[in-house]
Amino acid sequence: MSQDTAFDRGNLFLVGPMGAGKTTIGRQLAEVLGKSFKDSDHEIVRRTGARIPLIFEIEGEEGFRRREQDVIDALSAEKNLVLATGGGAVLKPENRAHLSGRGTVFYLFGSIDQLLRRTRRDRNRPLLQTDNPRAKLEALMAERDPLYREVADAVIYTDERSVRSVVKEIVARYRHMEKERQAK
Ligand SMILES: Nc1ncnc2c1ncn2[C@@H]1O[C@H](COP(=O)(O)OP(=O)(O)O)[C@@H](O)[C@H]1O
Ligand SMILES: O=C(O)C1=C[C@@H](OP(=O)(O)O)[C@@H](O)[C@H](O)C1
Ligand SMILES: [Mg+2]
Repeated sequence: MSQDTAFDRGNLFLVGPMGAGKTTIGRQLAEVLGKSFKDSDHEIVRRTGARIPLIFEIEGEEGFRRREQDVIDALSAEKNLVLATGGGAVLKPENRAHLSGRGTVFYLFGSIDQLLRRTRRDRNRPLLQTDNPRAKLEALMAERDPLYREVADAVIYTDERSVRSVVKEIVARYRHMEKERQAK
C-alpha cells in the first residue's frame, strides 16, 4: 500500500520503548487533533479481562504477543485514530506492515536514563520487573530501535521535554505532512 493511502486514513500511530510516553502523549494528541484515542495495551486488557502482568504470568510473553497482534490488526484498520502501541508491537513483521501501511507513524525516542526514570515506580511492565532494568532496557533498545526506525515516518525526541511540548511538535509535523499531501 502506498504511503499516500496510509496518510489518508487519518491515523497516527505512536511507537517506541516503555516510558517514552506513548500512552500519555497519545491521549493528549488525540484531544488536540479531535481524533479518538486507543491504546493497544488497554484494548488487550479490556478484551482479556486480565491485567498485563497476569497475562504474562499465565500465557507468557508469547501469549501476550498473540493477543497484541490481534489488537493491532483490528485497531490499525480504524480511521481518524491516535493509537498508542506497546513497546514490543514492532517485533512482529505483520504489525510493522499494518502500522506503516495504515497510518502515519511517530517514533517517540527516549534515552535509557530517561526511560528508567519514567518507568521505575510502575509495576505494570513485567519485562522490567528484574534486578537490572537498565540492562533490560538497553538490550530491548538494541533489538528494537532499528524496527522503530523502519516503521517511523518521523522520530520525536522526548528527553527533558514536557508532554505539552512533545504533543505540540507532533501536531506541527503532522499538519505539515497534511499540507504537503494536499499540495500534490
Ligand atoms: N515528556 C514527558 N515528561 C515527563 N513525564 C512523562 C513524559 N512522557 C511520559 N511521562 C510520564 O512517564 C510515565 C510513562 O509514560 P507512558 O505514557 O506510560 O509511556 P509508554 O506508554 O510509552 O510506556 C508516566 O508516568 C507519564 O506521566
Ligand atoms: O516493551 C514491551 O515489550 C512492552 C511494553 C508495554 O507497553 P508500554 O510501552 O506502553 O509501556 C506493554 O505492552 C508490555 O508490558 C510489553
Ligand atoms: Mg503505554
